[in-house]
Amino acid sequence: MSAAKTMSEKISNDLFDDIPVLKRKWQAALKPGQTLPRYEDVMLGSLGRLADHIAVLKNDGGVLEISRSGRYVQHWLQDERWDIAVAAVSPDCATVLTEAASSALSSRQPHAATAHCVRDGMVRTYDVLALPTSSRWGSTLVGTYINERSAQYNLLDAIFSTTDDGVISLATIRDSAGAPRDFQVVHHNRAAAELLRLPSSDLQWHRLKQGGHVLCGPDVMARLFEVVAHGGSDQFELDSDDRNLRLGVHAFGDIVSMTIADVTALKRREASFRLLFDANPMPMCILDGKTAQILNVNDAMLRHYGYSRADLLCMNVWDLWPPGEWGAVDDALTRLADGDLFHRDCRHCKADGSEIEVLTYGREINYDGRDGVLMAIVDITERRRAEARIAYMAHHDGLTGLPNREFFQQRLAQELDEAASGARPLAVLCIDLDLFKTVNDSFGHPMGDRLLQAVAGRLKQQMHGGNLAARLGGDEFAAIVSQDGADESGEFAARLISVLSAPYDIDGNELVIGASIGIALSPLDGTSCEELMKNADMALYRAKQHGGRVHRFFEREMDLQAQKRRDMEHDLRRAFAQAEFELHYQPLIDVASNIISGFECLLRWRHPDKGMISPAEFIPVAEDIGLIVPLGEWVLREACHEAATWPDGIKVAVNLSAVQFRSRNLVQVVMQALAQSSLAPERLELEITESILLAETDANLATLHQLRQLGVRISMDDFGTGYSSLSYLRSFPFDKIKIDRSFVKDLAQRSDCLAIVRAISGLGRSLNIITTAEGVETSEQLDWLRAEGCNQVQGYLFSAARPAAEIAGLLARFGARSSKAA
Ligand SMILES: Nc1nc2c(ncn2[C@@H]2O[C@@H]3COP(=O)(O)O[C@H]4[C@@H](O)[C@H](n5cnc6c(=O)[nH]c(N)nc65)O[C@@H]4COP(=O)(O)O[C@H]3[C@H]2O)c(=O)[nH]1
Repeated sequence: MSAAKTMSEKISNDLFDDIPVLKRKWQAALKPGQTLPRYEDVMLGSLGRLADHIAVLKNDGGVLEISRSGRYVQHWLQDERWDIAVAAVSPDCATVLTEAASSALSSRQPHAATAHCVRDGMVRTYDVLALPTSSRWGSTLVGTYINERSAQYNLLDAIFSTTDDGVISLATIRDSAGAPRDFQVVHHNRAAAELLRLPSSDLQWHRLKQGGHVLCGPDVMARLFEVVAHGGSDQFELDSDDRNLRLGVHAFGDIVSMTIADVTALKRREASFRLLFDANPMPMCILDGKTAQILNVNDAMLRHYGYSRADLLCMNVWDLWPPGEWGAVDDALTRLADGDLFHRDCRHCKADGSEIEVLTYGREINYDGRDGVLMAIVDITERRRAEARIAYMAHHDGLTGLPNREFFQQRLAQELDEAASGARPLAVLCIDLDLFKTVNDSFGHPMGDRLLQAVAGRLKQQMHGGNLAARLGGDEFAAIVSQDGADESGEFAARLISVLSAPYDIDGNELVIGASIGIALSPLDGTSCEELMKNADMALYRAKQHGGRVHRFFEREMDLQAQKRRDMEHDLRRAFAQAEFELHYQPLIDVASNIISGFECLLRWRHPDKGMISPAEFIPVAEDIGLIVPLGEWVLREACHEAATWPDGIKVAVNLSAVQFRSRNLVQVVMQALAQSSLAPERLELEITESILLAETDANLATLHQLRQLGVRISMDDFGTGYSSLSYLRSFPFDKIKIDRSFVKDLAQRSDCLAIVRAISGLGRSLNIITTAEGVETSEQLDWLRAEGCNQVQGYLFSAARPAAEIAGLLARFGARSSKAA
């Protein structure tokens, strides 16, 4: 029979011996109708040796007291006192007694339990049985049986034998001179034999130098001798076969205690970490968790920062920070100390002094047995630059580098917010270049672009303080300027116009343009971005209407005009749909023969409420909204149709707008009108103004030539009022020049007007072009014009424009007048 079997049998016998006996006794003492047996019936009488193992616990109003205890129990309690609270004995015993008693009391049944206590370094196990009883004195008594089981464990032995770390005790063996020469294994545990790969018998009582294991090597022996010689401890590692063993030794006189741990897995983890760290292309370093001292760096960090390893290992991570970041050092240090594993965006300095922007990621690690932080660094300098470039591009105009419309509006909104809280008053300037389109058309887009860049440069130079200039698109610019009233803004705008209107030297070409500016003041003219921009734009429109190179302030009345204009746009569309337009005809008189040679067709709008509206008022609006194209087609068809009913030889002159040229189907429209009316092409005169030759010159000239090829005649209207009327005569062979009525008006009073009329008539004669004078109102003007050799006249002297129905009468009446005049 084995020792183990004998032991287990003893345990079960003990259990069966006492506990069932007590339980039976308790059961037998329980009388029918009672919930608990009486104390005397259970505990008094035949208990014998069991009485030594029983403590009687009195439950008095919830407080548990030991009212008596047997000798065995007293030994267990290490306390011989009676009538003391359970809480007063040692805590391990008190816990056992309290739990057993309360379970028994609440169940009103015997309660068996097991308890473990440490006595003399041994773990001892006790059987506990609590028997609840009633007492004749009223309180409840619990007889609690305690007995130790035979099985017990030596705690140290248990730990010693079950740990995975090897433990060996060595006795020093000295030579005759007293010098240590070897060590004898006096004690070892199971793990030691396993780690040294020896049977236990080959270790116990053996001397180390007998060999057969890694401890007999000269290095180990030397360290052991050292420890014995000087006392104290040592720790070192051994590589054995495929394993790494970590040895800890401590000398107590001639006895050396040695621990052996297998750190192979740890070493492998460390090796992979090193590989990941050393060979990582991302710059990395390890910092001391408390001081931020750099403890290790990888090659990528050396390459990236340009420092030597030795330099970096003498540095603290804060030494990488440029002076501008030092303010954040304290904060970062605190956060590092608080275990804040930083993930931050900061700047670092390289060895050459250049700064980089980095993202650092920190993670706590144990490094060489101390708290460390592994810091990985991502250089985001390029990314930040790219982001900044994209942000810049999103907010700036690519051609001029000025802020764009979006940025301008954001900034204006921001300034207005600040202004609302009492900051500076603002002026918004809308700036439009005069004649830019001409330069662009004449010199080409590349030159136009250069000119815009030069304009932007001048604008920038004029912006001081918080003032801002932006390019809104095309040749439209805008500025936000602080202002101390209209006068100051007006002076600023006038200065801008003068600066922008000074000649530009672009690639050796001297270019002259002008600028018009509309101004809206905040808060007077608006407090929102949209309102100010809209009002400044209206003021700009007014400046343009005044011929450019001027600035205009927004006035409330402009808003009314804008409203009026919007109404007119709406009204015009409606009028066209409802055929409210009609044509009137004004005779053109041949000066030599004094007879009507033709009629100029003039458009009229008979408004149902407002009466007759002048074309001077609605044609520019119709042009702006594009309505002039279908309206002009209608005029052409209608005029040709009407003229076809007139006597042969009587011509009809029709005005054409530049917008009709832009529509590109003008030639077809004219051909159709002629074809549908069967009017001979030479009886149709098309009057154009210089604006047609100003814009898209080549295309418009081509159209003019095509029209001329149809046989149609082309007249230059309002001659002398434009900038380069003479040069247009060179670009196209006009059939007729119409002298603007402004020259005719003051013919008798102003010698310059006479000189101009004379020059134009002379020009016409020498170029063989008919000259027609407009706006002849008096016979005196007629005499002058005749004297200057003008071929044709038109004006109220003869007739205003009249409806088609009156043409026959006009022809007849003019004949009478003609004979009267003669
Ligand atoms: N003070 C004064 N004025 C005189 C006299 N004789 C004629 N007029 C006016 O002078 C304008 C002559 O037309 P315009 O220079 O082509 O100027 C025209 C022309 O540019 C434009 N227009 C008229 N009808 C059309 C059209 O069908 N198409 C286009 N595109 N423009 C048109 O509207 C302008 C104004 O036309 P209206 O108001 O009809 O004004 C006409 C005519 O009524 C006079 O002795 N004294």
